[in-house]
Amino acid sequence: MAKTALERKRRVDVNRLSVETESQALPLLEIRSLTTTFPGEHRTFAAVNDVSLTVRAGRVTALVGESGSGKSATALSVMGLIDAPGRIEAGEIRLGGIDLRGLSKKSLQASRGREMAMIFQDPVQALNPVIPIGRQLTETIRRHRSNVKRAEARRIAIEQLRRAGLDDAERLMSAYAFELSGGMCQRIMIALALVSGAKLLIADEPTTALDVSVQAFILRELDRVRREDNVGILLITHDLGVVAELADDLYVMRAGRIVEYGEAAEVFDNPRHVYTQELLDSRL
Ligand SMILES: Nc1ncnc2c1ncn2[C@@H]1O[C@H](COP(=O)(O)OP(=O)(O)OP(=O)(O)O)[C@@H](O)[C@H]1O
Ligand code: NI
Repeated sequence: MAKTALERKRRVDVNRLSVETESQALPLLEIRSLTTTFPGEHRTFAAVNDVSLTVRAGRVTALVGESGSGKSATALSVMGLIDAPGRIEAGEIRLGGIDLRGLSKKSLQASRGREMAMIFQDPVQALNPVIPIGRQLTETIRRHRSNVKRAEARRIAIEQLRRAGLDDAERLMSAYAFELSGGMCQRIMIALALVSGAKLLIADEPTTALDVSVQAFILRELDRVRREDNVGILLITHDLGVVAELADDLYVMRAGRIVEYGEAAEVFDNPRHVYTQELLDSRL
């Protein structure tokens, strides 16, 4: 696994010589000293504690760490989806240079649709219960590409559902989320995120609870949008095989803090923090 990552790194180093990839390396998402708290029984508890993290365009940044370390809370903070009484207490979250914390609720919502999309651990959160699947897809496609006609958007939507392993795509277009299984909702959510045209994609355990062929599809698609659309991806995962395969950069989180970060290949080959070594050894 480490070898694959190392080979990737070499390829990336060679690419850096070209001007094109120079622009890919621009910081897309910059999190600085983010602290997000939830009220505890005795005192507030910092699920995210002074976290700084950068996601670059055209690169996959993996965030790993044991269960409860604050990975999802970090992602939800970026998306503006921390619900009260939880709150962002301090820090900056910049997307394309714009401070998301300074945006109104409305602007943040618009940005969530257009510039950043998230594949959730729990697909039920992502799909609108009162709008048919097909309309959610076609509206997302047309919001992103204004010159696409309705029929063309429908064609793209059906194709994307098929690619996500949903054979009965035509029928699914008129279905509602509650009529479908969790696994189907998960695949639809991924299709939705991939057609959104977002520059930042946050994928929180995108392949958990899916069968192997769909897992492979998702990883291929993440790799494709990274390469072809220059999308920056924040990938939260327990699967170190996936990290070795896909990640350019790697952050290791523990108890709300980043304990180690660097180029993925480097961290794999030379983990500095004892917790990272344990994580690599245990293949959590
Ligand atoms: N809405 C909430 N209210 C109270 N505590 C919360 C809430 N959401 C998360 N937490 C707490 O914050 C901490 C971090 O949770 P988080 O979901 O970010 O972990 P994680 O790293 O994503 O774990 P996993 O790998 O299991 O998904 C945990 O201790 C969790 O119990
Ligand atoms: Ni999580």
